[in-house]
Amino acid sequence: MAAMLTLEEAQERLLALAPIGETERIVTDKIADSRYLAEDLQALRTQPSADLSAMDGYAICGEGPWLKVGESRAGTPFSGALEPGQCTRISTGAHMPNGSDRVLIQENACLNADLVHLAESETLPEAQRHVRSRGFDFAEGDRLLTAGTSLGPAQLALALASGHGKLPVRALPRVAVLDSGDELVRDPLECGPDQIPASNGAMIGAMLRPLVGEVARLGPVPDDKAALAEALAQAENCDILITSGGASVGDHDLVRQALKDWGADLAFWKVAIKPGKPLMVATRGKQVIVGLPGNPVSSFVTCFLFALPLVRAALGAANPLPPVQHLSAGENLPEVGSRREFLRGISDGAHVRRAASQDSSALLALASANCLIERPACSAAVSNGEQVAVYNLQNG
Ligand SMILES: Nc1nc2c(c(=O)[nH]1)N[C@H]1C(S)=C(S)[C@@H](COP(=O)(O)OP(=O)(O)OC[C@H]3O[C@@H](n4cnc5c(N)ncnc54)[C@H](O)[C@@H]3O)O[C@H]1N2
Ligand code: MOO
Repeated sequence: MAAMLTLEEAQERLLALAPIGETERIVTDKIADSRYLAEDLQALRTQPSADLSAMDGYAICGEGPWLKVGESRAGTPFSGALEPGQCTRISTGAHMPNGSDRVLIQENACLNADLVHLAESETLPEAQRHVRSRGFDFAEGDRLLTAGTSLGPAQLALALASGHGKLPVRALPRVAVLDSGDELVRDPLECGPDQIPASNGAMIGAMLRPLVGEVARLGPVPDDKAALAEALAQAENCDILITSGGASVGDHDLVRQALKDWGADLAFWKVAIKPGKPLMVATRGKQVIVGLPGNPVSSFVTCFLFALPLVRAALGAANPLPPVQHLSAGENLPEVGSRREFLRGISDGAHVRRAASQDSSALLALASANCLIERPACSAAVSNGEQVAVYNLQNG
C-alpha cells in the first residue's frame, strides 16, 4: 500500500491545483470580507496631503499672547499667513496655516476677547506639537499592500484613503457541494427509522459561503452510479466541487469510481490525519474536486484543513492556510498514533481542553468546540500546562 501523504504534502499538492480566478475590478465600498488583492497596491495620493492639526485649539506663531486672526477648519483652511503674535482657531484635521508649526490645545489656553494666552503654569508647546506632517501616513507612489493581502475593513479604508475607488480582486470560484449516501434525507422531518438527515452538505455550504457567497447544493445523492452521474453532470460548470461521503473502502463507497467515470483524474487519496484519513483530491481539466470523508466531524475538519484553503488560494490569498497559535494544555493529553490528530477543543483563550467526545461522528462535541488541537503523529503524551498547537474555529 502506498504511504499516506503527510498533511503538509497533501495541502501543498492541493493548493498547487487551485483554479485561480481572473482579475476583476470591484468598487472598493462593495468588497465583502474574504477577498484578496490581486495586485500590489500603490498610493495614488499623499496622506495627509498637508500638515494638519491633530487637536482642537489654536495654531500659534511666535510667543504669546496671540491675536486670533481667523479660523482653519477641516475642509476650509485659513487662507492667509500668520505673523509672530498671531494665531487662528483650528480644529482637528484642519490644515496648519502658513506661519504656524504648532498647536496650543484649547484646554491649555485662555481666550480673552480675541487674545489667546497660555493657561496658568502652561509652557509654550514645542515645534510640531500636535501637528501631523504631510505624508507621514503614506505618500503618493508608496507600495501600501502586496498582492494576496486579505481585504478587511482596515485595508479597504486604506485603499479608499489612498485614492482607489475600485480594487483588483480575483473572480469568485463557482463551488458546488455534493453529499452522498443511501441513508441520507434532505428534510429532517421526513427522516425514516433507517435514515439520517443529510447534515454535511449544509455544514460544508455554511463553511464555504462566507468565502464565495452562493454554493450549489447537489445532494444528498444515493449510493448509486446513475444518481451520482446525474448529480455530477450538474457540476459541469463549477470550478471547485466538494464531495462528502463515499470516500472510504466500503462496497457502497462509489464516489471515486463515479468521479473517474465523469472524467476526473485522481491526484491523491488518503492523508495521515485523524479524523479525515480517506481525503481524496481529483482534477477534471481545470476543475478541482476535494472528496471529504462522510463522517460529519471528518468532513468538518477536512473542509477546514483542505477545502477552505483551496478556495482561499483560488481567491488569490497569499496565506491560504489557517493560522496556528500555541496555548497551554488545560489537561493531560494522550500519546498519538501514526496519524496526526486534530482534537476538537475548547479554549478559554489561554488554556485548551478536549471536547467531550473525539468520535468522528460526534456532532454535539463538534458544536461545543471552538478550536482544533493539533497533535503531531507519533508524539508522546502532553502534560497539563505544556504548550500545544491550536487552530481557532469560527464555530458558533
Ligand atoms: N474498513 C474500513 N472502513 C473504514 C475506513 C477504513 O480505512 N477501512 N475508514 C473510516 C474512516 S477513517 C472514515 S472517515 C469513514 C469515511 O467513509 P466515507 O467517506 O466513505 O463515508 P460514508 O461511509 O459515506 O459515511 C460515513 C458516516 O458518515 C455519515 N454521513 C455520510 N454523509 C453524511 C451527510 N451528508 N450528513 C450526515 N452524515 C453523513 C454516514 O451515515 C456514515 O455514518 O470510513 C471509515 N470506514
Ligand atoms: O479518519 Mo476518519 O475521518 O477517523 O473518521
